Amino acid sequence: MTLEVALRVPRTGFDVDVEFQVPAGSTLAMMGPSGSGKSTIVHAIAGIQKIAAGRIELSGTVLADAKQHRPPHLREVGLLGQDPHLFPHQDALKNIAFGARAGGLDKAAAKAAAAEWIARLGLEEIATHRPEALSGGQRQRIALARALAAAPKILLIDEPFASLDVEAAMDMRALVREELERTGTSAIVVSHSAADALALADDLLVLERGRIIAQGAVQQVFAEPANRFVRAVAATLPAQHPMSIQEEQP
Ligand SMILES: Nc1ncnc2c1ncn2[C@@H]1O[C@H](COP(=O)(O)OP(=O)(O)OP(=O)(O)O)[C@@H](O)[C@H]1O
Repeated sequence: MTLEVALRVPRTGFDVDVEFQVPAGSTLAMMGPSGSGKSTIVHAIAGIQKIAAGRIELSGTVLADAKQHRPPHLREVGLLGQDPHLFPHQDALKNIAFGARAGGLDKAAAKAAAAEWIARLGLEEIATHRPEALSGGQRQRIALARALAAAPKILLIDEPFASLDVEAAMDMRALVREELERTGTSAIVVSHSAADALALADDLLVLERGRIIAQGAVQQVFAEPANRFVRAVAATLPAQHPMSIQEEQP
């Protein structure tokens, strides 16, 4: 289930030009200043952005190269963004069942799978509620279940915790980690938070103006910051964290 990415996408002022792999079952965190190309890469893997050159391959299947562009729904790639984009007129259970149907289950099996997800996430009380009646954290949980119910080979997670309060974000991070491990799903997590990278990812890739400027095991990248951006991100870790970098006292 390894994801192999080599791509070039022209943007205004520079090209996003990167090459990296996500080994089966592992999670890669992607960081970089605003506008450095993170969403461009995630969208290219999901199939909502065409690439000008390169090749994206998942478990030996070519998803895109300069000539082919496999449509998003045939890629077995899941996407979980900051906005959960749940279907507003469907209740929580039906939203999850939609994911299971997309993953190939028939109607009855999808309904049963959705009920299982609801039970596992402890959301029985809100199973028949529509998204408008749910909290931000509950919506994110339903969106996670809907994405994973489709059994994607890789889940692309784009800043899903940014709109949650600190406690809800912490709970959601723990749940994402648990469910990725349980289902053996690979993932890419785009985040501005060092805490997300350390909690969720094995490896970290740092971008600047479309290029990779640092890449390696998360702890290693933070321990030897390649530039001011990485140093600043590492400095956001709580002081008691073993990877924390403290400002030198004058
Ligand atoms: N459709 C487009 N055509 C050309 N350039 C674009 C397009 N969309 C975005 N860009 C530019 O491409 C660059 C990369 O944008 P991208 O959204 O991938 O960055 P990002 O790292 O995800 O940023 P953020 O953290 O703010 O979401 C930016 O300079 C942006 O202005």
